[in-house]
Amino acid sequence: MTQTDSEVESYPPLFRPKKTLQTTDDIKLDHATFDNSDESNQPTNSKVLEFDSEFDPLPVIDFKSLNNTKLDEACREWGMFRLINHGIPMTLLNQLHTQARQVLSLPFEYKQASFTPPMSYFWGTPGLTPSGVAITRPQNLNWIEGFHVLLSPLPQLLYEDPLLDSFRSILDEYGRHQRRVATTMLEAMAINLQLDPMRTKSYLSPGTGHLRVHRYPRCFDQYSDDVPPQNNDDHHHHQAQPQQHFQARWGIDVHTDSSILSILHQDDVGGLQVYNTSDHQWFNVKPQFDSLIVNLGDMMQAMSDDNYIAAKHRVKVNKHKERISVGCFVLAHEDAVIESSKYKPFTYADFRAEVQQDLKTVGYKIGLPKFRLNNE
Ligand SMILES: O=C(O)CCC(=O)C(=O)O
Ligand SMILES: [Fe+2]
Repeated sequence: MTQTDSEVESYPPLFRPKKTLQTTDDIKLDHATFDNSDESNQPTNSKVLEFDSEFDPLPVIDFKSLNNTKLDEACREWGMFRLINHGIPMTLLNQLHTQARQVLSLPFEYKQASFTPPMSYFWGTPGLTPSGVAITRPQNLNWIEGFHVLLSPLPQLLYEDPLLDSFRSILDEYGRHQRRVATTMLEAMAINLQLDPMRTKSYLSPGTGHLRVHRYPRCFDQYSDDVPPQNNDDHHHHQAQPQQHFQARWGIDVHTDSSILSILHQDDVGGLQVYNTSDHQWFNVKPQFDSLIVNLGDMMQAMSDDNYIAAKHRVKVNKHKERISVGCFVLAHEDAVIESSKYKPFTYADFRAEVQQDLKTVGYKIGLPKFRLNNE
């Protein structure tokens, strides 16, 4: 397997194979060094159950004929489901992925220098800051890069570069579909939860919705031996691991989204895993290009008094293939006070500030438990 020069150039320097950092000559990668990562090498803290074509336990929800009971069950049991018949044209999905791949293949230096809000470039972090500014610490470097795209300014924007401008217009169109899908799903969830419709509306902040276009570069060192071992499990609900002198690499390490809900579209590579709380199991989410994956975030969990689950999920690294996914995050209004029986009243602004504080001090997001009443 060889890696092309342009592929290397488009990767953030820390993601390039170590050998190419030493010389700019045409380099043939050493198979013996890099070809030892069969699936069993993938770090897992508990057994991961594979999806196969006959048995795919992730609930499937049909957008065209929404079944509220099925939806309610999916939100309670998984906090994640597959959405089919969403009405987004396949041509748009194909264009979105083709162009995302093209733009992300531009040289790293160019991406870093040329993109500013509303379309900013990030790498190394799932990027929990509102502006998409990365908080990157080597201990929790995620094997990911991409664009953080604010939706509302897109129609007024104009890029001189035709590739970027056509990317912008596709993101704008895709974003409108996401809003349509999100609105319908949220209305159905609000009915199921018997939430006050006025209240629910006030929680929602259509203006601040954003997309994140991710590329998970190929990962040549699944374990890093250049960072100190760390105990990273008290918030992740993993089983304790024996002390190891390396750190597992993740595309995105285990987390819940801070959104109300998130909608994901992924290519055919796979790597997303979801944790099922009742089974205490990780599952591979099967990639399926014509469906969307909807997952509930922390705000929905709080709004539902913990009846709905903010799904824990993570993304594996892959040595052989890059992966593209596009997430749409429906956020709570900055200043709307979220009241529930389980948590102190808080706003999304409070929540975000707390998360940023966590990232700076402990290096990961603690999230909802910090707001829980009685610290149960
Ligand atoms: O790329 C994926 O499959 C998941 C992305 C994700 O979890 C996130 O951006 O929060
Ligand atoms: Fe996520």
